[in-house]
Amino acid sequence: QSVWGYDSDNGPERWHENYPMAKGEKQSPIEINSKDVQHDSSLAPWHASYDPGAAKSILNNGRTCRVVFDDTFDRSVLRGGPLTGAYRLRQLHLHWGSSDDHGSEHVIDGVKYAAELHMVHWNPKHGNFAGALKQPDGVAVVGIFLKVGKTPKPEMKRILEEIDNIKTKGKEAPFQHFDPSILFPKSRDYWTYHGSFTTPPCEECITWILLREPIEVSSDQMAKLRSLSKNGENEPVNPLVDNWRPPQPVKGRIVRASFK
Ligand SMILES: COc1ccc(N2C[C@H](O)c3cc(S(N)(=O)=O)sc3S2(=O)=O)cc1
Ligand SMILES: [Zn+2]
Repeated sequence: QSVWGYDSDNGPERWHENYPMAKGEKQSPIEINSKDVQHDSSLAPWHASYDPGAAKSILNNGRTCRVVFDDTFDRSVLRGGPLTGAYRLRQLHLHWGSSDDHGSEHVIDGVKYAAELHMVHWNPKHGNFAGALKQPDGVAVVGIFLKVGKTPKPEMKRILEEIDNIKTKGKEAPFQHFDPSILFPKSRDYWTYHGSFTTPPCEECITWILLREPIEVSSDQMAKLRSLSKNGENEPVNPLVDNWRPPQPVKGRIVRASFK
């Protein structure tokens, strides 16, 4: 029984065989069409207050590059926007393509970005992360689109500088004194809708907060991300690229916008 992944034999079209939620009614990602979006003037602004000291390490798990944070207390939290209460930052990771013209999971008016960064938070009112997974308001993910451009955002450098230390699956390196809010674009405008993890087990416990303004990265920075490998050390090289799930059926869900 092959573990899930993004290849033809274990990719998104087959996840439902072991993870039935993958065929659920509220799956992510989705395609967002501005014409179907509803502006909601009651949507509050969102606020992140992150403690740089909460950053712990960066790792390659063979499916993405992930930075993990100490979430044992309300140390780095996200509040406001569509959320009630403070959600604890647990980890951030990325999805990217094999070339600059695709790689994001959510697609905006037909536009696929080169990559999509996810900041994963969970609601401590449900006791622990495992408990939060079972609740519709258990998890909140902030999604930031990465666009290839001429004036790359210097703040991405810190993550990309670590890539050389986590080239292969299972590699982990210390990653401290890092405040991920430096990655946010200028605008706080966002779309929000209710969905799921974009990977197995695909639980439908996520309030998605997708930032409208992409951040810029250089083509070289994207190449750096693509230099990661799915394979472990001393195994045949298998480039870690195209670790994105395609858009799923919207099934009548409403996507709200904080902006007109
Ligand atoms: C047992 O259930 C679990 C549920 C989730 C997880 N995680 C790993 C997942 O790959 C995953 C995918 C996320 S995404 N692309 O933002 O929708 S967030 C996230 S996770 O770090 O929470 C672990 C166990
Ligand atoms: Zn993700």
